[in-house]
Parts: sequence; structure tokens; C-alpha cells
Amino acid sequence: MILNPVLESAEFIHNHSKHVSIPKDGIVHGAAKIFEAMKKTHYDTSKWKEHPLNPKECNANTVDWIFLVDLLNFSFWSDIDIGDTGVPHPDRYRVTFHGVGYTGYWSMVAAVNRALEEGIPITTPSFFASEEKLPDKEIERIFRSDTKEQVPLLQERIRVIREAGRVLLEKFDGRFTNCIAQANGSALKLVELVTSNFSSFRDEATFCGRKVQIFKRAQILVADLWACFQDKDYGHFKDIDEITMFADYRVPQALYHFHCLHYSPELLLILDRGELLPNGSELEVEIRGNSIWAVELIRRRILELIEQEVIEKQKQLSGDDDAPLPKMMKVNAILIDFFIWDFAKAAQLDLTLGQRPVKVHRTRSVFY
Ligand SMILES: Nc1nc2c(c(CN[C@H]3C=C[C@H](O)[C@@H]3O)cn2[C@@H]2O[C@H](COP(=O)(O)O)[C@@H](O)[C@H]2O)c(=O)[nH]1
Repeated sequence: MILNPVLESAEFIHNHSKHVSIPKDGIVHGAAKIFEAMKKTHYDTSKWKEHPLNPKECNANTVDWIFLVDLLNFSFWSDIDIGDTGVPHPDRYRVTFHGVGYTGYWSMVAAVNRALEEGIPITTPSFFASEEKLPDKEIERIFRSDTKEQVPLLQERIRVIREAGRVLLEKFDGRFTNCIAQANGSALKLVELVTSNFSSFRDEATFCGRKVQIFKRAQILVADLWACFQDKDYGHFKDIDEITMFADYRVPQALYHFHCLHYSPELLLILDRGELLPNGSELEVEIRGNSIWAVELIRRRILELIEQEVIEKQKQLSGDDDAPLPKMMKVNAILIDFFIWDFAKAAQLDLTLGQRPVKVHRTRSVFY
């Protein structure tokens, strides 16, 4: 079994961090709270399709859609909306689709869906690779805003679109489904294919003299396929549980809220001032690496809680031999991450202004 290099990197970062740590009691309490909430909401892969902007059909075109969305799934925090409370500043980048104004991650998804409805085949690689068929100006129009703030990193978005289109045409016959086929049902192999062929997915850094892999967008790409196809067809991966949490800027904020991350006073000051943290800098890598490791510890703790529950249930049923064994709830780092991210969006006001307020860290990069 090949080990996920991201998990090894996360443990290394954790063991060599100076400004970020993981309180043991925070993990125990946080895991219990998250587990209870996941049980109450029956949090599983079916939640993915419930998002109004996520596709309801599952076919090869959906794979193209997921590839493009996760190619562009980076850097939505606003230079204008410094409060970032979840009640959007009126001037921050916003895309209205079907009468609803979207900001943050969902604004990009809304722009993609709007283009498709306008008859622009934006998810087709042979189309988005070509400057003749899809000029830069047209990409700018596709991501146009309702407000004066433009989509962050527009030029980088154009650049990664062209690069990915070219690689898909040159190496995978113009369809990401061919890349999935080469992975042969392995999630880790698909992450490796994506990060080795598409440079904009190669999310890694040098930390304490060692290369460390974070691979946020490559892993969430695999996770979105798995959740959308519910472990079937293009989303079937035998080693899906090896995928880690996706180190973005939103989930670390929620982990801090749950006392699952501890920050040094210097780091808290930097976050509070909204100072930029360069991509690959020591503080930024410590936040991202410890977030991955904290979710791994939460995952292990939740599996212990599940085991305890099963033993309890078996004791209760011990008299009745032909009673069916209690169905174990499926929990892995993906579902924990998706749950925490959805929670963070719903509770953003509390995370930014509540008892334990903290701001997201501000890094501009195409990696997350
Ligand atoms: N770790 C993690 N990071 C995630 C997501 C998602 C969207 N996933 C949805 C789709 C299916 C799932 O059910 C989720 O509902 C976006 N991001 C990251 O967040 C940031 C945007 O934040 P804001 O500016 O506040 O919108 C940005 O770095 C983006 O890359 C996730 O799930 N996990």
C-alpha cells in the first residue's frame, strides 16, 4: 500500500512547527462535537448533490465540469471585504445566478454554470485550450462581477485554464476521463497523475529543508468525483480513505474555532491585521500542515468513537443472535473536511466575531 505523501508531510510539518500546535483535549472535544453533528445530519456523499450549484447528473460531462471547477478552486478571499463575516461587503466580487448572488468559492461555480447556460462550452478542454475559440477577453466576461471588484487572480485563472487545456489535449486525448482511466481505480495514483502532469495542481513547499506536499486541489478533485459519483463509475476509488483534508484557508479557521488548532500570539496578531502570508512561507505551511494533521487526529478519534458504539450495540443485542449488526457510519477525512467546510460557511459570522474569533489567513496563490 503506498502511503499518501501529503499525510507524511503533514506529520513532519506538525513535528517541526513553532507557531501552530494541536491541543490534545481540543481534538477529543472537537471530534466528539463533529461526530455528533455528522450523525445528526446523516452527513454522507449524498450531501454533495444537495448544493444548488453542484451538478445533479453523473456522466462524462460532469467529470469535465468537476475538473474545471477544481482547476479554478482557489483564492476567493476579497481585498475589499476585510471583515469576511459571511455577510458580504456590497462591493466584493459577486456573481448572480438564477437570482441568487454568490460570493467566495460559490461565485466561481456560479460563473461557470452561467457560461454553460449562455451556451458557452467552457468545460470542454478543446474549447478552453484555444485562444481562437475562447479569447482571454471572453474568459474575463465569463467571470464578470455584479460589483466593482473583479474575480481575484483573473490572469492566473486564464493561465491555468490554457495550461490544463493543452495538457489534456496533448496527453489525455482531450478528456479528463482518460486520466481517471490511467489511475486504475486508485485515488492516490490519480493525485499523482494530476500533480505530475498539471503544474497548477503541484501544491508543495520547502519546509525545514524538506519538500512537503499539500496537493489541496488535486485531492479535492478526486474527492468531488468520489462524492458526486458516490463511489461508482468515474468516482470509484478503492483507496479513497487515504485522501487527506484539503488545506484551504476556511477549514483552518473552523479548526481554530473548535480548539483543534492553537496559534502563537505573533501569528494571531498577523491574522488579525490581515497581513499577507506568502505562499510557501513558514507560517502559512504550519497552518496548512497542522490543519491536515488535526483532521487526521479527528478522523482517528471518530473511528474510536464508532468502535465504542458498535461494541455497545453488540452488548445490547448479545441476547438476540440473529439481530443485524448495526450499520457503521462511513467516516473519512473527505467527509470530515466537507462537513467542517460547510459548517464554517454556515457559521462564518461566529467564526470571525464569536467567542474565539480568528480571521482566515490571507495568501494569494493558485493552489487553494
Ligand atoms: N477544505 C475545503 N476547502 C474548500 C472546499 C470548497 C467547496 N467544496 C464544496 C463542494 C462540495 C463540498 O460539499 C463543499 O460544500 C472550497 N474550498 C476552498 O475554500 C476556500 C473558499 O472559501 P470561501 O472564500 O469562504 O468561499 C478556497 O480556498 C477554496 O479552495 C471544501 O469542501 N473543503
